[in-house]
Formats: sequence, structure tokens, C-alpha cells
Amino acid sequence: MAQQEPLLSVHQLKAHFQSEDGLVKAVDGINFDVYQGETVCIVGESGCGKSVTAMSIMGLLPDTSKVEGEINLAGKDLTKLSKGNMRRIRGNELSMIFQEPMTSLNPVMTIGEQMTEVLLEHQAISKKQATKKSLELIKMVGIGRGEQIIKSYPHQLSGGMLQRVMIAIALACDPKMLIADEPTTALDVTIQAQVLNLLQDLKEETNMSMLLITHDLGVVAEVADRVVVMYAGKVVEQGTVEEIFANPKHPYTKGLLQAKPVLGSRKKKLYTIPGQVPKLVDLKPSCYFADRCEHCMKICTQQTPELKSDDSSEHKVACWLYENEVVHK
Ligand SMILES: Nc1ncnc2c1ncn2[C@@H]1O[C@H](COP(=O)(O)OP(=O)(O)OP(=O)(O)O)[C@@H](O)[C@H]1O
Repeated sequence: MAQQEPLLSVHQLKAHFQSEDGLVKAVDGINFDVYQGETVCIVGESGCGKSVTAMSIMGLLPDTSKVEGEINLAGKDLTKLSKGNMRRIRGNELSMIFQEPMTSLNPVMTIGEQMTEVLLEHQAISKKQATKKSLELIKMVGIGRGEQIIKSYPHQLSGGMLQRVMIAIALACDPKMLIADEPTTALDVTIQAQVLNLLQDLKEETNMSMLLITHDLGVVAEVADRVVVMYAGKVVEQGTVEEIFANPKHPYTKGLLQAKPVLGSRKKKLYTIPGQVPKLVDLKPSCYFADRCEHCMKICTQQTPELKSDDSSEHKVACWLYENEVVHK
């Protein structure tokens, strides 16, 4: 995979918000790539900047935000596009599904009306063709009685069905890249697995790429090709799913993996990483994980480590423990 050009390349992305407390650096200079046909998972605790990263890529952050850096999708820098061009890209090359399907659907329109509306906005097809395609899409996401579903209003369907409808809408225009922000968190556990399997199957059928945001490492282990670990607006580690699970380097990644429940450990108290994610305002140069890290050294409280690899591999970590020049104490 490494030889080809990435489909999505995020370079030095920053997304900052002005708040009453000061400048919130929700995303602060992150880099990662997603190749054709691959699933990249962004993981990290609540508030570390995962959703803001997704919304920056979609061009859906509020005007009060300041976005810098490059977001290249199939050779186009999305940060340079006009709102109109960005809307077109969102209907064709790039799609997103959200945690709460109900909030993304219009409660007073039927599923069919909403699907045909999306199709007619982005494709040069007739209303009849759009209705036919809606039905095909509903069947593709495995909701049996398509004819009945497209006549339904959102409140008449279960959470799992609604998320399938959202997936169908997201795939309506054959996107190259699908962003899914915690797509299964609001669903029952059994339905979660079905929706994830569906996403994986559709991804393989269409060879699209997927950027999946989750705090659930079980999900990551199931679906990811590569993993990006975020902490306090920065990427602290990234690598293949095998590297991250078998050889995690950053103490934060190790903590996340330790916090994951494993079968047979029911009697043991579940490990949690002590402390909290810092407020993303007025952070001084340092490793932002320093005050929660059992390996904290003096330099960790003084300088921010860069994301790098100690060999030529793509497994990268931002941690002073792996800097050769640091004298370990
Ligand atoms: N519109 C906004 N204005 C100001 N601050 C914001 C805005 N949107 C997000 N933030 C802040 O940016 C930080 C990152 O938020 P984000 O939603 O990306 O976190 P997350 O990792 O997705 O968390 P979660 O898993 O809870 O969704 C948070 O501190 C949040 O309060």
C-alpha cells in the first residue's frame, strides 16, 4: 500500500476555536494518510479532537473555527475549495455517517423522500430513476422490505434500521471516502456488530476507503488496517493495527489497551488511566500526557515531542522515551 499515493492526506491540520477561556486548540498540527480501500481508525478518549478532525475534513466546522493545514482528497486540497465546491465533493467523493442517525434525518419526510432528495441534488437523474436507486440502496444495506422502508418516517424505524438508512444515504453517490464518527455507539451490542459488518462488506465491495472514529478498541481490532491514536489534539502514535496492538509504544496507547476489557478478567477491576485529558486551552510546550504518565521525565514537561519513527517504518510515536538523544533517568 505504501507505494501508491494516499487517497486522503491530512497534513499539519489545525482546528482552533476562540472560547471565553481562550483559544481551544481542538486539533493541533496532525498528519495522517488514508490509502484506497483501507480502513483507518482514529482512537482516543472523549475530547481529544476526533470529531473536530472529521468535521474539518468534511468542511462542516462552524465559521467561528480557524482551520489551517492541508486536507488533500484525490489530489484536491479541500481547505482551498469554495463552499459550493465543497458541497459538491460532499455529495460525490466524500460522505459521512454520524453517531445519532435520528439527528441527521428530517422527522417530517419519509426515508424515500430524503433519499431521492440527496440523489437528485447530486446526480443528473430523473425522479423515477432516483426512486429506483433509493430502493436498490435500501436493499444493499440489508433492510428486507425496501418498499415499506422508503414509505416510513424516521420515528417508525429502530436505531439499527436508521443507521442502515444513513449508510445507504452516505453511499448513494458512490463516495471514494466514507467518514464514520462513532457509527455504532448509539446501538445495541448485537446491532453494533451487524452494522460494522455491513460497513466492512460494503467497503470491500466498493473499494472505498473508510476513516472510522471510535473510542472502542474492540471495534478497532475488528476493522482497522491502520490506527491513529489522538491525545489532546495531537497524534501521539500511529501504525498498522498489528503494530499498535502487538507493540504499542506510547504510554497512552498502552494505557488505552490496558483499559480494554478482556475475557476472563471479569473479577479484576477494570484498569483506567489515572487523571484526565487536559483542557485544550493555553497548553504550554510539553507532552500533554506528561502529568498522567508513569514514565514522565523532565523534558516531557518542557518540550512537545514530535511524531516520528525510530526506523524507516510507518509505526510512529510522539514520546520522549523513544528519542535517542534523551538521557533516560
Ligand atoms: N464549536 C466548538 N467550539 C469550541 N470548542 C469546541 C467546538 N467543537 C469542539 N470543541 C472542543 O474541541 C475539543 C475536541 O472535541 P471533539 O468533539 O473533537 O472530541 P472527540 O475526541 O470527538 O470527543 P467525543 O469522543 O466525546 O466525541 C473539545 O475540547 C471540545 O470541547
